[in-house]
Amino acid sequence: MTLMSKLVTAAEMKHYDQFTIQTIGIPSLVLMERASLAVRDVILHDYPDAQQISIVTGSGNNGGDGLCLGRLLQIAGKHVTIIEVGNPAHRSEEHLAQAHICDYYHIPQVTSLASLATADLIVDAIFGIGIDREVKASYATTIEAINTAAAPVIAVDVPSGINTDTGAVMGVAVKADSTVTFAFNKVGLTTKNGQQYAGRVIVADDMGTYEN
Ligand SMILES: NC(=O)C1=CN([C@@H]2O[C@H](COP(=O)(O)OP(=O)(O)OC[C@H]3O[C@@H](n4cnc5c(N)ncnc54)[C@H](O)[C@@H]3O)[C@@H](O)[C@H]2O)[C@@H](O)CC1
Ligand SMILES: [K+]
Repeated sequence: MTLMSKLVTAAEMKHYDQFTIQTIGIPSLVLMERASLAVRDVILHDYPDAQQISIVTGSGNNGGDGLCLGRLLQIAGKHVTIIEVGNPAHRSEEHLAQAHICDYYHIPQVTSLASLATADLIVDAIFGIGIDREVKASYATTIEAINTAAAPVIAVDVPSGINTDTGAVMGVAVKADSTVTFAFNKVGLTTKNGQQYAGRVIVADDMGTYEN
């Protein structure tokens, strides 16, 4: 039995997530909660004065992390706006669960990018390790709006638009001040280009995933 502690690719991280969920038996939503708690802690520590926080979410589990984080930050007394830019028809199961919880907490979930201009802090939760093609159309416009906004940006897991394995920009990518990545650092974030887009990288929530 080996304690895994290394750089991983997207495929390896997905494998470990599946192993943790299916073999160890830790539910996916528990992993999501732990990941989001880690991002919340970094935000409360690094940006204690940020009151207006805009969280930009895609339709997958990276967006689910963003929604979960929105709830945690609202409970911590922050004014949170969720900007949903993903395709509603493609929302993951966990994303849908988190959106339902956000409804209960009356957290605004909008599609307008307007709040980016008045935000004290922007959270990028559009794409994580699931990005699999060039960023185009409204996603590209959204990422450009994040990059031109005045507020600092914290990326969830991987800056959206950065290839997890190579650090290459897949069309356009979020330029983050910090990136909180989960369990293991990702190969792409250690490349010169990846470092420039990720900013300070914090590796959080190492579950101590074991494999025989
Ligand atoms: N249980 C889990 O699987 C966990 C996942 N976590 C989070 O989930 C992320 C991975 O989630 P997913 O596998 O759902 O993937 P992502 O949420 O990274 O993205 C997948 C979605 O984006 C779409 N997409 C990919 N590239 C696109 C492009 N260029 N333009 C438009 N749409 C595009 C896909 O079709 C899919 O709908 C991780 O990075 C991490 O943030 C964490 O919550 C920890 C637990
Ligand atoms: K992201």
